[in-house]
Order: sequence, then structure tokens, then C-alpha cells
Amino acid sequence: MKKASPNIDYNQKAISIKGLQKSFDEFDVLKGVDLDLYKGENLVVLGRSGTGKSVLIKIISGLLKPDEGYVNVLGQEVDKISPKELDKLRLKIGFSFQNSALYDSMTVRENLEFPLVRNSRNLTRKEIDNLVETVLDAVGLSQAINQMPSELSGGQRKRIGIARTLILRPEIMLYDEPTAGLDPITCIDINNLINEVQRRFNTSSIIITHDLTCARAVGDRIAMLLDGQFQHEGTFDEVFATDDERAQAFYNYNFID
Ligand SMILES: Nc1ncnc2c1ncn2[C@@H]1O[C@H](COP(=O)(O)OP(=O)(O)OP(=O)(O)O)[C@@H](O)[C@H]1O
Repeated sequence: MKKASPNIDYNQKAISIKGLQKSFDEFDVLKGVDLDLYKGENLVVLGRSGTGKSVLIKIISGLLKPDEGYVNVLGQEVDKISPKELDKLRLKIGFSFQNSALYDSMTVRENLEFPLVRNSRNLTRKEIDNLVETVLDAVGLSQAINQMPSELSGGQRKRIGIARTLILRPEIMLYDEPTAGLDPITCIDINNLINEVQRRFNTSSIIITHDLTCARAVGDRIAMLLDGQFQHEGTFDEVFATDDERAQAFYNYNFID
């Protein structure tokens, strides 16, 4: 299991959610979700397909509106702020999605510079170079700076995708299935990277995964979404010490170690 992360501040919440409800037509997806993410913490969200993990992430990032409940992200209630404030808030949230594809026609350097240019940060050439070098070093791929995405492995592309997110220095990282489709050794590398990002950039992160080896390696805390609510929460061992058959089924069918 992961060693306790020294930088977590349990007196400060990066995200605080209370009584969150979301339905689509007659279908209740989130039925009163309570969840806190502490500053500097890696929180793993587990749950079977269709339990509403992506809906939760979309509500946190203001892409979907909750039907009921309180959703506070970095001190702001996402469904109460103006579109302009929401845009600003989103810049403090880094997304690592499964399909966060790199631009194939751009080099690694150009891919990394793109978010800086798009968000028209007024930076000098030297400042841009420094930022690119820092994030590439953080993901262990300094040597790939002039390569094209097609020359990289799946795991390396994933790392560059994370570097591209980090270049805007997000306070919160949202990882959606970070190890999906990768071989077991590359999964270990990505798990180590998630922990390295936490340490080096002091991010607060939610990691959505079905990969229990990943959950155990990166999670300071695990929360399991079952039937529209978080029903088990704690360290990896605490969560699976339950005799809830649904949690046990998740463990037994997923965990290969
Ligand atoms: N915009 C939408 N309109 C209607 N139904 C939706 C919408 N978005 C999500 N849903 C439904 O909400 C439920 C939860 O979807 P969600 O994508 O959050 O699941 P998930 O837990 O992320 O699943 P997976 O692990 O497979 O990605 C699904 O039944 C889905 O069909």
C-alpha cells in the first residue's frame, strides 16, 4: 500500500461536495454524493461502469449542472459562478483523459507549448522554454522534446499528455482511467508518475480507475461509488475489509496480484 503522503493538509479542502444529486430523465445516477478532496491528496474513485464517475467529474468541472447539492471547487461553488469565473477556475484543473490525444502534426515541444499559447499567457521565449523543460523533466522525457507523437510508445504519449496538462500548473488533477490499455510495467511507471506529480507540484487529485493495482499504488484514500453514493471510503485495505458483496465482487474480479 502507498506510504502516507507528507504534503496532505487535512484542514483544507480542494473539493467539497454535499448531497449531490443528478438524474437523466427518470434515471437517478448520483443519489446524494458527499465527497471531500483534501489539499495535496490523491483520492481514488472506484466504481463499476455506468455508476456515474464521469458525470461526477463533469459536474466538478462545471460541464454539467447538478440537480441538487453543494459542489465547491477551490473555494467556489461551480454552479453559482459566472461563465467567465468558471473558465478561470477550469484553468486550475488539469484533465488527463483517456482520449487526451496529442496533435500528431506537432512535435512534443509544440504540443506542450500549445496550452500556453491558447491561453494567451504573456510569456517570453525563455519562460516558455523553461516551462517546457520543467514538465518534460517531471515526466522523465526530456530527450523526446523534438520527437513526433507517432515516434512515442503509448506510455510515453500518456506522459506527454500529463506534461501538457501540468504546464498550466493546475492545483487539481483529474485522471480518468490513467492506466487503461497499458501493459503492467508501463502501468507501474504511470502510477509512479502520478505520485511524483503529487509530490513535485503539490496537486490535489482524483483518480478514476478500475485498476486496483493502480488504486493501491496511488491512493491516499479510496472511495467506492455504489448505487449512486460513496459507500466505502478509507485506505485500500479498509475499503476491501468490508463484507459488502458488491465491493467484494469488484475486488475479486479485478484484482490480480
Ligand atoms: N448526458 C447524458 N444524458 C443521458 N444520460 C447520461 C448522460 N451522461 C451520462 N448518462 C448516463 O449516466 C450513467 C453514468 O454514466 P457515466 O459515464 O458517469 O458512468 P461511468 O461510471 O463513468 O462509467 P465508465 O466506467 O464506463 O466510464 C450512464 O447510465 C449514462 O448512460
